[in-house]
Amino acid sequence: MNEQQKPSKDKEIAKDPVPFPDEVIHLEETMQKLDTALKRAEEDVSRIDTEYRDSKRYMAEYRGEIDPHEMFQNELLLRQTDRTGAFAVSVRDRLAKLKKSPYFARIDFQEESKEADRLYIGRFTFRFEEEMLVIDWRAPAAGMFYDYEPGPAGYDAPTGRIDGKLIRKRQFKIKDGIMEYALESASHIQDDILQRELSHTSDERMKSIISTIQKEQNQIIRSENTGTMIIQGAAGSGKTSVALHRIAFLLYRFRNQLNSQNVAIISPNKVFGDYISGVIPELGEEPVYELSFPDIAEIQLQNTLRFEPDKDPLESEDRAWAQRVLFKSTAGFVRLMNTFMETLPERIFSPADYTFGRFNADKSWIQKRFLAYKAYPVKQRLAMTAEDIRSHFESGNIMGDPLPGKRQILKALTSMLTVKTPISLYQYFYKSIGKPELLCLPAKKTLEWADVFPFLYLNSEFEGLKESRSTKHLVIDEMQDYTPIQYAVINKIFPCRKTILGDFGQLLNPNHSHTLNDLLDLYTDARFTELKKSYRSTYEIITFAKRILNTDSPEPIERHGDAPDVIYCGSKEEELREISKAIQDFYHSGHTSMGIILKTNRDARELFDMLPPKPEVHLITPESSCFQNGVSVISVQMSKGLEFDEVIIPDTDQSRYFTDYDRNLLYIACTRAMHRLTLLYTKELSALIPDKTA
Ligand SMILES: Nc1ncnc2c1ncn2[C@@H]1O[C@H](COP(=O)(O)OP(=O)(O)OP(=O)(O)O)[C@@H](O)[C@H]1O
Repeated sequence: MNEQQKPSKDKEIAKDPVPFPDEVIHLEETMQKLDTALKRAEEDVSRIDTEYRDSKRYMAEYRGEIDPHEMFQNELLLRQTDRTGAFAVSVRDRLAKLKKSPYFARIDFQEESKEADRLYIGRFTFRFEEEMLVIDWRAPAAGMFYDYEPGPAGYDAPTGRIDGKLIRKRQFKIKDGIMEYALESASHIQDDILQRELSHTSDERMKSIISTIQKEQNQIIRSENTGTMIIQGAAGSGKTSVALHRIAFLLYRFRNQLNSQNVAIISPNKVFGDYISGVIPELGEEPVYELSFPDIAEIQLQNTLRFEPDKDPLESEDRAWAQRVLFKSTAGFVRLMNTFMETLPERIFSPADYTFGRFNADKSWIQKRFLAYKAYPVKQRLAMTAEDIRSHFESGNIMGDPLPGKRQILKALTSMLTVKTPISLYQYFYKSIGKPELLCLPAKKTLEWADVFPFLYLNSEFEGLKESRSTKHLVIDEMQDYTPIQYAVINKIFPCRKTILGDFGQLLNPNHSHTLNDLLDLYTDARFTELKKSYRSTYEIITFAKRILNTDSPEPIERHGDAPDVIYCGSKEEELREISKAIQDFYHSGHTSMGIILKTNRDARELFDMLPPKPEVHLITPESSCFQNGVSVISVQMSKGLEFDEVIIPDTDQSRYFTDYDRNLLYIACTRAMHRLTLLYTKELSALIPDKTA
């Protein structure tokens, strides 16, 4: 970063980085206490470890001689020691992390008619010999740091609302136990610190933002009583960060009801999953379960059917396929399926009398029983009806005659179904709506990706779906990528609270036509919020990207950098030379990541194959599983959610980018850049790209 880009406050900070001698002393004292606490914690860990090993050795040596009761007691004890050990390790690890940076803020809060409290806020609580030295950023009182400037303030404590006055607000940057700077907060200071944080180079993993969470973000993170939340946020507005911090907050706030195993995140691909995987552990919580829509499909289909991976709509010329996908992507399609499913059980079950020896259940009685179980899927209703028939026969069996088994009855009832299998039912659905051509099975027992969730939805009424009982909170990122029918299935599998986030400005599938309103219609009770300020990119990059999308949003942050470069290359060879030169320059730039973003996965592979092989240059494909620093050659689709210090977008010609969807693609690609953006073209620049001079 050149000097011009640095926030002006930097120079001021450099002159007198820590103008408060009392804070230097306080930090020294805290560090000493942390040292002592860490030493004690290490001793605890090694003592428990020794106890555990000794007990294990004793049990192994005397296995034959110890009586079973004592053995059982020993095993219980061992398990208990194991748990205590794990706890001691987590305490030690937290203290070790705190030693690097014990806190990032101090607030002095005076409750009405009481003395002012001095609260230091950090990543975790640190209590030393009954003295509270650092409070967790998620503690109720810590919320005031994000929500208020000095003046009247308050917070909701477990005991009720506490009001008072915020007398002082200081912010610190402590690295490896050393205070780099300290600032007394006036309203503009927070922005300066935020700018310093945002000016940094990128990292392989997304990082926590606890020291600079903004007020509007904090309100989302800390909202406790909302059921489902939907967050529409502009590119770089911190949606993903906010969602992850919200999970950490909920795990802290509802510690007794919610643990990390109760939270799941649906992310678009494994690279993104890897990129965000560090945030929650960095905040001191166990990692949460990450899965994708294909993972969910596999769990639900359980090898009974296969499915083809989704095709890249930008690479396929298959119009009929595109029509099928489009049809199944609308909210109207869910309504169509709902109407079909309302009458489905009666339509496909045509009962006949069931007779076994002198026992008989007549068809109207069977029908009545079947209808009584309305809340259940057809197959389960049949099983329950079979049980009823069996009980009905048993009650009239005073002579003790042999009776049919439940399975035998169920077999007979199943033969009364006019449609026997889920796949034939799915075919029947398309026939019944008069559009059999909209179902295409690419191979035996194989679905197209666009059919997987409609099939599951229908099957929820026939065989039922496997509901996730352990998930109590589900996060869905990149909400705009999923169709209403996918949400309809998710609601059945995960009937829990949700945080759903994304940006409908980043819709990139030309065969999808659903809107934000369709999503809101599916969650009428949800709280909806918008994040409009963009934090990732410089003012110049965001202003440029907004002109591509023709929109007022996002609002850029006042962090300045170079204007984006739009470079004409006379030929493909020259473009390649330009890219190779940019890669060379990147190595000396001090930046850590560069994204070369192409329109499709195929384009990304082709360019990668043309570049001279270098260990620091990676190709990211839909099959990749991790994100690394260095140079990534990547498609727009795979770059979603990621960020790079520098971005190069080759091939920005009119022949490549000309539709409204291309507009979104360019917008997504541009907004991946934090500090520098370059667009290359070889013939005629895409008309979607603003004239640099305008
Ligand atoms: N309050 C903040 N303090 C510091 N950095 C922030 C803050 N909010 C967001 N950021 C940074 O801005 C960048 C974008 O954040 P994030 O990826 O969460 O945004 P997003 O809205 O999910 O983006 P997109 O939809 O474009 O992928 C990240 O580097 C994040 O650390």
